[in-house]
Amino acid sequence: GLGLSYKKDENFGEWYSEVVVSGEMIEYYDISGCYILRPWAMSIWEILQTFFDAEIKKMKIKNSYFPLFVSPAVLQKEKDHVEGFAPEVAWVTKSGESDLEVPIAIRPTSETVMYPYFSKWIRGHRDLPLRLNQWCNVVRWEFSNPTPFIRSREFLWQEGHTAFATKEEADEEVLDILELYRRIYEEFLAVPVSKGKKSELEKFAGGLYTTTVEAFIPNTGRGIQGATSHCLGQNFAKMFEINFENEKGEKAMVWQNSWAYTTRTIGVMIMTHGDDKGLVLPPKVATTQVVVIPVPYKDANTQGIYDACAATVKSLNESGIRAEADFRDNYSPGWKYSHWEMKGVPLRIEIGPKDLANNQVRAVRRDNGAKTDIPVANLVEQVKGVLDSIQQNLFETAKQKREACIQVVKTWDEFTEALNQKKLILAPWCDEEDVEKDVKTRTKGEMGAAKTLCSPFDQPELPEGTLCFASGKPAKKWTYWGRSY
Ligand SMILES: O=C1CCCN[C@@H]1CCCn1cnc2cc(F)c(F)cc2c1=O
Ligand SMILES: [Mg+2]
Repeated sequence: GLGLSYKKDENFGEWYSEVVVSGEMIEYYDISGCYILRPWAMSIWEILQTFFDAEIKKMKIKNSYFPLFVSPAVLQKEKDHVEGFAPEVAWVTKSGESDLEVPIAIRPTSETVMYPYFSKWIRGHRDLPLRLNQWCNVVRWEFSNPTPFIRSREFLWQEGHTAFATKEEADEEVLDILELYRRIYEEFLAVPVSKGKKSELEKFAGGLYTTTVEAFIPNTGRGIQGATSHCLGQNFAKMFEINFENEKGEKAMVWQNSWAYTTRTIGVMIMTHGDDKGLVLPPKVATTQVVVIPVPYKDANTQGIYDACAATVKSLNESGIRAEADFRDNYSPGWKYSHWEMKGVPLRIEIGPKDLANNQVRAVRRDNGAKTDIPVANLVEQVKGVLDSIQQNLFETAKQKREACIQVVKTWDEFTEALNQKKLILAPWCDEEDVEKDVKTRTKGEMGAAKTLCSPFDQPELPEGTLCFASGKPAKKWTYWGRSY
């Protein structure tokens, strides 16, 4: 088919909307903010799910499934965390022709669904830790501009909900899960992220503290929350009376966490690696890692070429590489090259008469276009090597791009200048909430206000006497600021 009509560096928004469709990941749907996830996207979700599910099972976390529907009384139980979100809650009000007695909410998240049962199931310290996860969809009827994968009214996620006897256990799990989220981004999606803590203003209001992995999109100069791991403290335990009899026979409230990553991960990967020829998939998450294309020439041993393609696919698949051949005879090799480049397949193998005669294949990398001739004899390990090198190159390139966007600022003028230059800003901050609110007010505009993204765990040196860029008060910590999704 034809190439993209928008260029990534010229019309990022249009480029993104087009590439997710041309790459056959998304089909637009007749209800705004809802998207069809086609197999090319779903298989990426499944690869991430397979990794994460195995990892949480090693941590003795068990999968469960709770109902989609939430009764209003229960949803509104946790006042301060829901009131801000009320406009996003979708409600079922009818069945058939008749109105429901009481409208029923569709889960936007499952704290209020689960925690009445946590209260029922947790009696003594032997019932702890209780650690559940569910893979499901959630609905949030947002009105800000919907974007496939990044912001949709329904999305897939996993949500973990755990309860412990002590804060120490909860604190430890928060970071264990955050490390898994870092691995999802950096080891699978080849997307660099910063681990850090959300400010009091940006954290989950119902919790004690929120940790996050923050990504950054250079093209728009916007930060994006990649995944989140909250310590809820005992707030929900108090509300839902989740108590237990500790070893001293005293009644104590549990300490809880909740954590999630979503299909947003796929959008961040596309935005990071995609180019003007289409998607670019990191091999670790590529549905098809190698596509093998026959290049017959007149009648020169066409069957031999086809057999060589089939044999190549077979030996790659037998070694655990996801390979497939494109034997369709109604498309030219050239058409197939563009098609599989659009779909972001990391490595293409071409086999023509010359390759056949020399007992080799021609490998072409999607990330940098490099072509190498590989002798059939050591096909598998050379292909494995190239795929690893593509994975590494995508990550390093993204890391360098992101680092080039980071601007350290010390004053307000430097801050606003960096913001206008679409930078990811690292600034010393007094850690006072009204200063953070003031920055939001002062930077309001049609591009959206600047906000804190996170305070990185990996804090640079903060010299004595360093002042907050916004208030001039003594700075307490380095914090990432920027516009965000
Ligand atoms: O972010 C997570 C991890 C997984 C479990 N939930 C937490 C906090 C979710 C925060 N949140 C986020 N969005 C919401 C939208 C709503 F419409 C609503 F009623 C409630 C919420 C809401 O509580
Ligand atoms: Mg939201």
